[in-house]
Amino acid sequence: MTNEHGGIVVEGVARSFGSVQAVRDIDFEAPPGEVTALIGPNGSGKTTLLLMLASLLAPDSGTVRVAGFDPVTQPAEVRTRVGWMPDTLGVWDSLTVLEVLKTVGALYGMKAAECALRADELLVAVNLTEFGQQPARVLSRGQQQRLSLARALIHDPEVLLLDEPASGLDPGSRVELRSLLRTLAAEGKTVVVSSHVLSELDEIADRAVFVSRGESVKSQTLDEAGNQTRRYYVQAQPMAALAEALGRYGVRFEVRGDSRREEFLVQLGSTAEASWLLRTLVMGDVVVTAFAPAGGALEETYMSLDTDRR
Ligand SMILES: Nc1ncnc2c1ncn2[C@@H]1O[C@H](COP(=O)(O)OP(=O)(O)OP(=O)(O)O)[C@@H](O)[C@H]1O
Repeated sequence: MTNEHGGIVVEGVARSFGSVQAVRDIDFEAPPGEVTALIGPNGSGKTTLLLMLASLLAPDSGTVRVAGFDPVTQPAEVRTRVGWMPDTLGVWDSLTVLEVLKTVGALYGMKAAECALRADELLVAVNLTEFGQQPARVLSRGQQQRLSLARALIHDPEVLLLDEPASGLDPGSRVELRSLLRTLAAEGKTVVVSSHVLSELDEIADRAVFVSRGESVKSQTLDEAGNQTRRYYVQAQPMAALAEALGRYGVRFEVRGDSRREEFLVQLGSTAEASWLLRTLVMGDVVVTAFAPAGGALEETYMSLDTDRR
């Protein structure tokens, strides 16, 4: 992949803080028009990488291109094109929600009228219209996250870097965030979302880069993740009939749960294999009451990697 048309390309990046090697060796690509998830356990270097992408921290070595520009030598070009949502929002105590957006817009060189219009649009997009005149400091954690997202979008950046954007959001706001990020990607923007909460990412992301101990250990598209070997749980009534049928078809299974809620876990190579097994069980008169992936596709990859969970 080239970066002539934007997006992000990172090769062999490293960054230490004194004796702590926060990022040792990361390769990372995020193409325009897609949502790329940056996944890794606490302390694996996600925020450090995002800070380097946002031109807020210089790498010790390696190369970074954001929208075709080098954050080290061309920070101004990068900053005008990047929207940055940190994992916690620092707010100016005295400013209202609208003033926060207008002030940030002005810092990006936007005209007052353009800023006001855009701020109003964004408050609608993040569902904060009724808080426009409230001091930003009184917002709840989830509302602050939404303001932080609006702030990142004020100058209509082509690249969005979001550090744990769903943290603190209620389920409704998470669904709205998902839909907003999909819309932004569909507009051709490059969206990077860092997270260690994997449950939502399956539906938000197009691809994922997994990091562990400061190194990129795997990169895969959601299609690849969905087609890999996965565990499915199966329940039937009675379970003995299911055990007998699985034995007959030569499908190995593991028993999970207790006698009140017992389920069998089977390892299946693809969604085609899963639909074959379900069809075969039902056609064989097994009363299947539950049949579903045991975890999300990305979660399966995450659990299969030899990552440290510190
Ligand atoms: N300014 C700093 N000074 C010293 N050590 C740092 C600094 N910033 C980060 N680190 C260390 O670098 C490592 C990576 O931190 P980073 O914040 O990038 O991880 P992360 O993947 O974003 O974690 P989390 O999921 O908990 O947010 C950690 O061990 C952290 O303690």
